[in-house]
Amino acid sequence: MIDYSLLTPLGWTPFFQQQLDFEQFEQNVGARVIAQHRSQLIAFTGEDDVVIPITPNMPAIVVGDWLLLDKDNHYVALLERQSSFARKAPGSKLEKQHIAANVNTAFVMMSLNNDFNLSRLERFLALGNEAHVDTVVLLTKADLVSDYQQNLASVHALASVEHVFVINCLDSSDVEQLLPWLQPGNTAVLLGSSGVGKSTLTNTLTQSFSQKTGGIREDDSKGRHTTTSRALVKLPGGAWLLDTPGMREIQLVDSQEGIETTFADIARLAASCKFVNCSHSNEPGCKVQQALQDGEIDERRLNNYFKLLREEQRNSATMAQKRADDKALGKYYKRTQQTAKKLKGR
Ligand SMILES: Nc1nc2c(ncn2[C@@H]2O[C@H](COP(=O)(O)OP(=O)(O)OP(=O)(O)O)[C@@H](O)[C@H]2O)c(=O)[nH]1
Ligand SMILES: [Zn+2]
Repeated sequence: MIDYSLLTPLGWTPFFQQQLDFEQFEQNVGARVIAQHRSQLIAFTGEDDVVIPITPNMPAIVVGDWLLLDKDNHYVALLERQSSFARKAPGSKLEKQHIAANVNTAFVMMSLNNDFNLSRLERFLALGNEAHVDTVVLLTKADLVSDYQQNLASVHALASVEHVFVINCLDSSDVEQLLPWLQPGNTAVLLGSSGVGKSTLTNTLTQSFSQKTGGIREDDSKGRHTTTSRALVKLPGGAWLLDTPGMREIQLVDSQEGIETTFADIARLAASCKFVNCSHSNEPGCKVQQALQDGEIDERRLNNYFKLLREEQRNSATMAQKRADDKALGKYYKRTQQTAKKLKGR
């Protein structure tokens, strides 16, 4: 039976509750996926860690997902996600890869020193907006720079950025400003490129809390034991921090909505151009070019908007093509097999 007192601290909400019918409510238990390995998942019921072998008939499940289990802790169903992070699979693979589910807040991190780069920040914001999570910008390493006012102002000037904090990741009183987003049951993720301070902030947030607690042993294919730590870490205040390496290398895919939200100011202008199919380069009546000339929008930001849209379209198109190719290839094999059978039957 679903036990709210166990699940609410893990992030269970009416959104998940309403997906159950009476029988499921009575007969199943809920569990949240806290770690994901090649051949098995680890889910937490609020009382126990449960090892769930991954079988071919299960849908793709990621860290943060909610599962229903039967009384023997066997997998029954995956619940619909409230939010979901996806990216283009790294390397040359043409696949969309889900990374994490049911996150409430993304802390988008950027350091104030030489690595400060608004276009990179916009890319991570688009990812967060696409996933339908609250985004909070953290400008880190404030202690290493003498004057950050201009950089801070340039972040405040970005449309769609609501919350910005300037922090030293090593300073717990700075980090305390984030507590409103770290309430019990809330799930947060740290986004940002290498070196911005994700591990440092994680350590400050967890203080003496060891990430290794609850390490799970998994047999690898060679029969060796590999100890892996949780990807979903409970913070002392009761929030959950998702720690997955997949959040570092980001290529956008199927993210048009996230990009439009991040660049809402430009998207709004673009929608009011004279021609519906305006490319916003040199058409008459282009509101985007007009705003650029009037100094209402920034050239860097406009170029980045176009760049991210192009990247998103390219990735989505190649993936759609691959899906179509795979389907066609599948049909071809099926036809060949059928022909072979017929010939055999003669
Ligand atoms: N002075 C200062 N140093 C910081 C701050 N944040 C991070 N650092 C330092 O910057 C270096 C990189 O920080 P990490 O926390 O490892 O960065 P990361 O984002 O986890 O990097 P990856 O693991 O590569 O993704 C470390 O030496 C940290 O001590 C900060 O706010 N102030
Ligand atoms: Zn236009």
